[in-house]
Amino acid sequence: MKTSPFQPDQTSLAYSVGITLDRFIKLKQSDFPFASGELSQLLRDIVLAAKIVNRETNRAGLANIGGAFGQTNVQGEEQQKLDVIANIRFMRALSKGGEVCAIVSEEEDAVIDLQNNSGKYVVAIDPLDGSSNIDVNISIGTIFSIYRRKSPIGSPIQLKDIMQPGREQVAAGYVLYGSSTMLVYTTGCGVNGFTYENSLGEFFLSHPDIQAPKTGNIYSINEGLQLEWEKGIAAYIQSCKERKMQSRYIGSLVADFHRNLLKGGIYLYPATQKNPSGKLRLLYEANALAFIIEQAGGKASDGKQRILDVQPESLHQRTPLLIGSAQMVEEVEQSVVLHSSLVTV
Ligand SMILES: O=P(O)(O)OC[C@H]1O[C@](O)(COP(=O)(O)O)[C@@H](O)[C@@H]1O
Ligand SMILES: [Mg+2]
Ligand SMILES: [Mg+2]
Repeated sequence: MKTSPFQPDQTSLAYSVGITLDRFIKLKQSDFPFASGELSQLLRDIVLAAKIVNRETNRAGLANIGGAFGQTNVQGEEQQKLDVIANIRFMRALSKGGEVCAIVSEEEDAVIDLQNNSGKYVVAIDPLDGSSNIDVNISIGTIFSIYRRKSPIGSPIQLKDIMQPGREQVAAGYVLYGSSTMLVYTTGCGVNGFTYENSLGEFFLSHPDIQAPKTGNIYSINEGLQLEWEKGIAAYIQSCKERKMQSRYIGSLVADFHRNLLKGGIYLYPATQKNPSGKLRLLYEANALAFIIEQAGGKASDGKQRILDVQPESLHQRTPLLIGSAQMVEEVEQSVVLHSSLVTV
């Protein structure tokens, strides 16, 4: 669409490192002919809340916002103060924007119905991921999924608006509060990463068009649960060790996922005796990362099927998660199938 030799090509402009997130969102909006700008505004609302949570995270140790909040959430997990602060910040940003009709949050027992029948979008969010690492200054994150409602606009929300399989996502992303703060997201046209420039208060494109390496040398799993793994998982991890692969486990899903997305690798949180359906939550952890990894050429499975094809049945349902480089996920799926067939003989 070059009109003059001096006018930069929109596409290459969109992907030029250093472009601001806001400009990128504007340029990418043209990918969607019927775009009305509401999804773009919703992304901006999420980013605004993420900037505030980033500030709180950076000063957690100083401002007495580390430590437990003194309540447990619907999953029986002790809430950290920053879990609650992040949840409040995202709830406010999402309800103020006007584009959202309902929210599913890890920190809320039930669906938050914003009574905004003109809102087009449903958001599922893990406001603070990696809570066990908050007080020890290890990378943590935020994970979000965005769906377009199924029921007619103007009508009250219905269960079908919430219980959508991951393949229905229109956008998904995460924010990583680490040595630098990054936003990585997709709207179904590839995956892009932005780095936060604190002094300017802006996210800048730093990782255009992320492609997950087809295979890798890193496996991430909580080895402390080894005795609870099914045979297929145990055999696969044993084969990783025999191939002298590197074991890397931070204990913050977003951080482990991000490393493996860029370097190649696999993250596994399989079913265990304590969590027979796995630990991680389908609606606000697994679905978002599965959308991103598939958009980057990787894979995400529960061991038997594609995460994005799992039909949700409850808000906080858990799922086994095997996610990362395509060849590595295929390998562990084969190992799971092989060993489950061996057990039955
Ligand atoms: O301590 P474990 O059992 O290895 O679990 C760690 C996993 O649990 C989580 O902390 C769960 O997420 P939340 O912190 O959002 O509850 C993941 O980030 C992480 O990968
Ligand atoms: Mg989490
Ligand atoms: Mg969380």
